[in-house]
Amino acid sequence: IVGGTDSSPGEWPWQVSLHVKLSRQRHLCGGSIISNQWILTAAHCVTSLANPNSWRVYAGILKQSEINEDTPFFRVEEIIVHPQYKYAQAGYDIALMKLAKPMNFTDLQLPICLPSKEDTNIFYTDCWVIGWGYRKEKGRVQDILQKAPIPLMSTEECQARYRKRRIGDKVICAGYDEGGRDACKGDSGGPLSCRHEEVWYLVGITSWGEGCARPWQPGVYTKVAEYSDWILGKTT
Ligand SMILES: COC(=O)Nc1ccc(-c2nc(CNC(=O)CCc3cc(Cl)ccc3N3C=NNN3)[nH]c2Cl)cc1
Repeated sequence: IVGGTDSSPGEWPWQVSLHVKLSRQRHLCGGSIISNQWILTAAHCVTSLANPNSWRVYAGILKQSEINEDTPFFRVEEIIVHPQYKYAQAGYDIALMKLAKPMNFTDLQLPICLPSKEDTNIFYTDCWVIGWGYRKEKGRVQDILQKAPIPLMSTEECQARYRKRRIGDKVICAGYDEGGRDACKGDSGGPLSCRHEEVWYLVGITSWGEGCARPWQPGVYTKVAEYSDWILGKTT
């Protein structure tokens, strides 16, 4: 996250850190708890490593330094990538991870609400992007989970800023024309969380952008409300 600040314990209990363990282990992406057995993340996170056994899901943590060989994690039983996904900029950047065992909810690990598919016209005014990603384009993964408030942008405004791209209605853009606050490398797969009438909704999944926090280059997020049927069809 560029231009963010440290989160507090339990502030974002739906945020998880997705690690890959091959010879070494490292944080690869963010993800969101949407039920006691399902994590929602970005397809581009998992296509590089489709083998569920390589993944470790860490929930209820604030700092990456809390993670060591004794830290409990959830194993992944199944990974479901959206069938129309090709690459992030073309959309459908959404994937589900089924945990091998259902998690117990605690104050530090809780699900976030999915927006209903009709809600595409709620105008969210209190949205935040969170993650352990870089604070600048040539940076490194951060220890403490970062948060930044980011205003949503209309599809028309977003298309005007990305003239060489096709910005469809299944993505949502968020950012500042002056730049300065944005997601960055290592944040993808994580939530764009918006609070509406005291309830938090998973409005977006961090997907792509032209650089990090550059002026006139907003972040592009998978619009979760457009995938309600797909998510419910796969998880129920
Ligand atoms: C020790 O462990 C490690 O070092 N782990 C580690 C893990 C992951 C990565 C990594 N992840 C990605 C995937 N893309 C993103 O995360 C954000 C994309 C994005 C989304 C929005 Cl909305 C806005 C802007 C951008 N944007 C553009 N340019 N940069 N960011 N790229 C790389 Cl590199 C690097 C290191």
